[in-house]
Amino acid sequence: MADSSDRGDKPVARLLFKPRQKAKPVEPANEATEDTAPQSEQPSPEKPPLDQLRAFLANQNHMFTCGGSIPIVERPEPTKPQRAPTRDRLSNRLTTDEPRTSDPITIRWDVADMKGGTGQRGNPCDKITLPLAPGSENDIQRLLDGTQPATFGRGREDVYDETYRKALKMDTTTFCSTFDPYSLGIVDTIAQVLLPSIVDSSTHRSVRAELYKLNLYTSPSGKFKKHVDTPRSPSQFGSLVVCLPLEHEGGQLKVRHEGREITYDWGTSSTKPDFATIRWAAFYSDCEHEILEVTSGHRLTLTYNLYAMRGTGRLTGVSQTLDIAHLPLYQAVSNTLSKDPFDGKGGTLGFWCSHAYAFNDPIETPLPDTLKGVDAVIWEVFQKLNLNPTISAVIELEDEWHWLENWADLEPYKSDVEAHKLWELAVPTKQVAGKEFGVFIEQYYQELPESLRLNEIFTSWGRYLDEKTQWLTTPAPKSELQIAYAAYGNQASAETIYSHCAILVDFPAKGGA
Ligand SMILES: O=C(O)CCC(=O)C(=O)O
Ligand SMILES: [Fe+2]
Repeated sequence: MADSSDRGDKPVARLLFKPRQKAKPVEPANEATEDTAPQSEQPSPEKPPLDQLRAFLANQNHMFTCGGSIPIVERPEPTKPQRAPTRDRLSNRLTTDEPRTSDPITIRWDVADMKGGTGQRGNPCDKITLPLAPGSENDIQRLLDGTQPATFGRGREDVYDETYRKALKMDTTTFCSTFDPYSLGIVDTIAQVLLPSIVDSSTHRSVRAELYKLNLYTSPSGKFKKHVDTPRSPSQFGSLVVCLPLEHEGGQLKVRHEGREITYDWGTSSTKPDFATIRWAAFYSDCEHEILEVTSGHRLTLTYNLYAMRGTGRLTGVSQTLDIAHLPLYQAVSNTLSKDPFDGKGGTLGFWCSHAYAFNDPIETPLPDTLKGVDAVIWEVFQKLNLNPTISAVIELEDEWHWLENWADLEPYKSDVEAHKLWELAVPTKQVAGKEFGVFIEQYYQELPESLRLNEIFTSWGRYLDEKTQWLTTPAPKSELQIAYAAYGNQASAETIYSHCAILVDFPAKGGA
């Protein structure tokens, strides 16, 4: 649950980075410097179109969360057949003209200790139905008795720390409920908003929702401070939270992405006309979120992990409605590229993804299926323009990580030739793009000079992005472990972790340039 930004610093902390102003101990021919040096500093004629595209991208506002509510309606006569479905004349699909409502929700759970007589009539499980019938509010105590303190992930451990998360939980092995996010249309809505299906795309994706936990945040001070959700597998792209009707105040869920924040305030009381309502929110699980303190009552939620799947999954009404060619972003990209921002010399165009992506499995390759928001759109735009985009984890070396800072550092190397060679073999650029996803683990041997060894690691993991690379966006501030290498044979363990990544398009140089 909690992020794990402290991971991975050690193995990559002593990277060789050659500061650019010190990068030329050997005088090369003049023309070679002319080609590359001015590009990053001075305005050049090819920059304005790319700058326009950068500004356009900076203003893209894509959904990172969606939510809704569904009234709970008790059917007066459970045996009475539902109103007969009618046939929609246009779509010829079965439909009802009633708004979507839910039956009351029953939760059943295992009763651990029978001695106290908590189970109903000696049964090994107990149940409640929400909303609670008037006068039966104290029944919630039985549910509380069936819960356990909720832990969360810190670093690589599950910890219980009430100052960070104060909540009670049930695992799916000990409870079940009649709530079904599919039949209520919630999964359809999430698919359309967070993983839209795109006309002509080779990526037909749908959503699978898997029940994860029952959570109870109770007053005083039930809360969960800001965190991102740990992905259970690389295909997990989001989380769904469903709040069932119990009286409470506070406990607002706040979801954030790139400076934007959406608040879901589900506080309610049984005197409100809309008390009998299910409220839900879904969000990309790399988006930071938190639950503010519950100031009275009990906030009861069911949480689901959301996975991207190929095909139509269990969606009821899959329709590929989004035509990329009609989006303004498509027009902006295609206009810019028609002017050849590389002026015939070729280069790489890079888009730092706006979201983080999970990886931990060398076999399962979840991308591009799990691309989120603007990342999915830019990928489809590049595809539509036949630009053959690739998605890579990209390491961005930070300036303070340099090791070979001064030419004088090479003093110990006996000959000038040896020193020059070493200098050239130091990391030539700040960015290395991985060939594929997955944590790359290398044993680190001491026999070779560190520069050679790290170069070997980088080049077997990926490729250096040269300084002609033009970035359309800036990288997200937080980046995570991409490569681990273990000193002295200690194997670093690889777990599911986030990776910031980029979508890259290579433009070959035009003939003779
Ligand atoms: O119960 C909720 O509102 C969400 C809980 C949450 O963020 C989590 O379990 O990771
Ligand atoms: Fe969470």
